Amino acid sequence: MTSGRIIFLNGTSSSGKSSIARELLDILDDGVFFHLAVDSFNAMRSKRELGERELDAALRRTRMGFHRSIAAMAEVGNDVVVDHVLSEPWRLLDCLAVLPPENVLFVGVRCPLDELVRREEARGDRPPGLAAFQYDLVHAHGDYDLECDTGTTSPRACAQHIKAFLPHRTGPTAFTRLRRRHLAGGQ
Ligand SMILES: Nc1ncnc2c1ncn2[C@@H]1O[C@H](COP(=O)(O)OP(=O)(O)OP(=O)(O)O)[C@@H](O)[C@H]1O
Repeated sequence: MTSGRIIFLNGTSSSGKSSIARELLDILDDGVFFHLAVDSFNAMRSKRELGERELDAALRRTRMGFHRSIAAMAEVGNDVVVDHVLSEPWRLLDCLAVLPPENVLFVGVRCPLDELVRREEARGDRPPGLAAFQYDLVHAHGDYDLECDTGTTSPRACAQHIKAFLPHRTGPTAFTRLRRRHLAGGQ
């Protein structure tokens, strides 16, 4: 069985990941893609009020389960578009440990901070300052296969750019390079 492809969108809240993912599912016509979003996994959790430590542990397990669910979907041949916020170093390290590096197209979804703040205010459903808090953290690892700027490019155009790039990936991928740099022994 051939493993599925993983298009991994990483960016701050309001950077446009979900919008691009939706467009990708509309236009990718070779294979069957699934949109797996960390927000959807958070929404599945029970709503019971938790203390700070219990919540931290639950959030960590949610994200670890999310990463392994991506791997499981791809392992049996599903193509996947991932929508995630790598705002803590361990999240990327865990993804590097569990995802097949040569199957991942790692895409940085960037947007200028003033536009992120404007979108956040307009949406009104995200904590004010969330995007600004994440801004310097999410791209700190500094390596992608492809980047897009949603401050100047529409979600459809970003998706078209990703679609055009997909068949022309050449190894080593960004995930392969990052594994060599960050995981002991390059395994
Ligand atoms: N390329 C774009 N140009 C203009 N507005 C955009 C663009 N992409 C997204 N937006 C708008 O920004 C807001 C956030 O978009 P979206 O939900 O796709 O972001 P996100 O990165 O998935 O956010 P979150 O992680 O908070 O769920 C929406 O109101 C959307 O319409």
